[in-house]
Amino acid sequence: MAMKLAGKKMLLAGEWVEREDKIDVLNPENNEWIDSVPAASKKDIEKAITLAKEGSDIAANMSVRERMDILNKAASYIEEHHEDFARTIALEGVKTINEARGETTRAAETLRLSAEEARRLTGESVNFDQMPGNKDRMGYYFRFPVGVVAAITPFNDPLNLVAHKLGPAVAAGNAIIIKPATETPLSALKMADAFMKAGLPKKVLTVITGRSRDIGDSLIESKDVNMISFTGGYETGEMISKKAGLKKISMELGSNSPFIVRKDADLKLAAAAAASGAFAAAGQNCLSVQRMYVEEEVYDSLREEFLKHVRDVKMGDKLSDSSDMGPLINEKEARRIESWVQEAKEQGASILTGGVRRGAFYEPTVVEEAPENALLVKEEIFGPVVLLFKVKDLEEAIERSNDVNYGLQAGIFTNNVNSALQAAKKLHVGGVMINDSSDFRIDAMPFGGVKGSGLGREGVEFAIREMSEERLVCFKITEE
Ligand SMILES: NC(=O)C1=CN([C@@H]2O[C@H](COP(=O)(O)OP(=O)(O)OC[C@H]3O[C@@H](n4cnc5c(N)ncnc54)[C@H](O)[C@@H]3O)[C@@H](O)[C@H]2O)C=CC1
Ligand SMILES: O=C(O)[C@H](O)CS(=O)(=O)O
Repeated sequence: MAMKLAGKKMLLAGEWVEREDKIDVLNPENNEWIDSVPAASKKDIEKAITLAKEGSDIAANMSVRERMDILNKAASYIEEHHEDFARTIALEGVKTINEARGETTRAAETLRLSAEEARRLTGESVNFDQMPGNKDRMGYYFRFPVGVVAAITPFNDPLNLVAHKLGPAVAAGNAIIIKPATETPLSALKMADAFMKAGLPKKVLTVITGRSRDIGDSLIESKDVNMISFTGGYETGEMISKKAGLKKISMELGSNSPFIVRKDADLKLAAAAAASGAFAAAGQNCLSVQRMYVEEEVYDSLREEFLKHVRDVKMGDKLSDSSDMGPLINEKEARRIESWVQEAKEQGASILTGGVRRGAFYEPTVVEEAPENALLVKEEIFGPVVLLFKVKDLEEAIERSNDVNYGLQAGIFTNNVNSALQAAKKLHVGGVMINDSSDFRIDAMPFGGVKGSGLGREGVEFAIREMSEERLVCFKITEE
């Protein structure tokens, strides 16, 4: 019998409410029932938006010190209930308990960073007298909140990616409505609880659970929502940006990350970094290493070293301390990956290891020389599959790295500073990691992509900027 978690109610403008219509939350590993959450209706969304509008005035009038105190208290609550949060992430999502512990630690840190950044949310003075005829003017700008933020989050980091919306929204003085992924609502509800216990005024926060088809459009299209902060897949992001109309949007979408290994690189470090960057969260990570471009002189040695690491990855029970990798979010996704690998195989690719599915689990898989037009090469795999390619030089590696409609982060291993700088200049992505994999991130750094990987930047300081706007104040001084 599965353990029952709190989470049956959703948070509507600070009130915990139930609904008769429910959505079951299942453990992707075995389809066991974990809990159920309310399926919100269109009426619920409309009410949440109306109350959030009132909440936005309350939030904007909270002093910076009040915002900081609430964020720090919510962080402390998560730290005090660390294992409980980690178990929730691991049960409802795809992460192993060790990965879930790491995410919990990061989520608390993201909130503490938000508290710190709240005190730095300032403007600057403006020299009006730089233009002729403005000698008697002086002024400054400050930042004010956007109002009501609607945040839509994915299943793969069900706590920390909620923290990346909620922390900055509160720091900037906004009200926020969060719609977590339908598969993983429990972590977000637990975070909401942390904020209620920390004293966040009620109307400032809603965490609404429901089916996207019932509530998605009302949230996205509402004229009373001032900003949509979305993290998820490209197609959903594109659909949202078309429906949103004239409002701020920030989009953190998927990717298909390249990882370049030059002949002068430390191959042992490169192989270890690639394996860790490819199979975290079973590859369900927007930064996951997907395409490895390795110079021909070192290709065989790198491949051998990399395969050793891949074969060491222990796939299994998410709650076991000894598991390195869990399942896909559901069997349908595992079947999709299986079919993409099969398609590449039929077109001549070789499977060096893995390639086997058991229910929602898919073994860590390495595919060699997949054809350029295969789905595995062009699209985001979002699963535990890595592609290996031999290239003749850096130029070819960069050209092929850029040849997709994504550009979140890239990694390059080299001991030549010139190669590193060339890559930094020419890779068309939001972040270039030198002697690290594409999967490197700290929560304070600017984070986001180009092309189909998104619009705008997260990372606490940058998300706060996106969730606030400049207001200019100009004095015309008159002689007494
Ligand atoms: N750039 C980044 O920071 C990150 C990007 N991602 C991307 O997210 C994707 C995986 O997450 P998924 O949850 O499968 O993505 P998804 O796009 O299917 O869903 C994301 C969110 O959008 C909601 N949604 C779906 N259809 C909607 C609609 N019609 N109206 C309103 N909301 C709707 C979902 O319920 C969920 O809350 C991958 O592409 C991954 O790369 C994931 C994590 C971080
Ligand atoms: O988006 C992802 O898949 C993750 O956000 C990357 S990270 O924040 O866990 O590093």
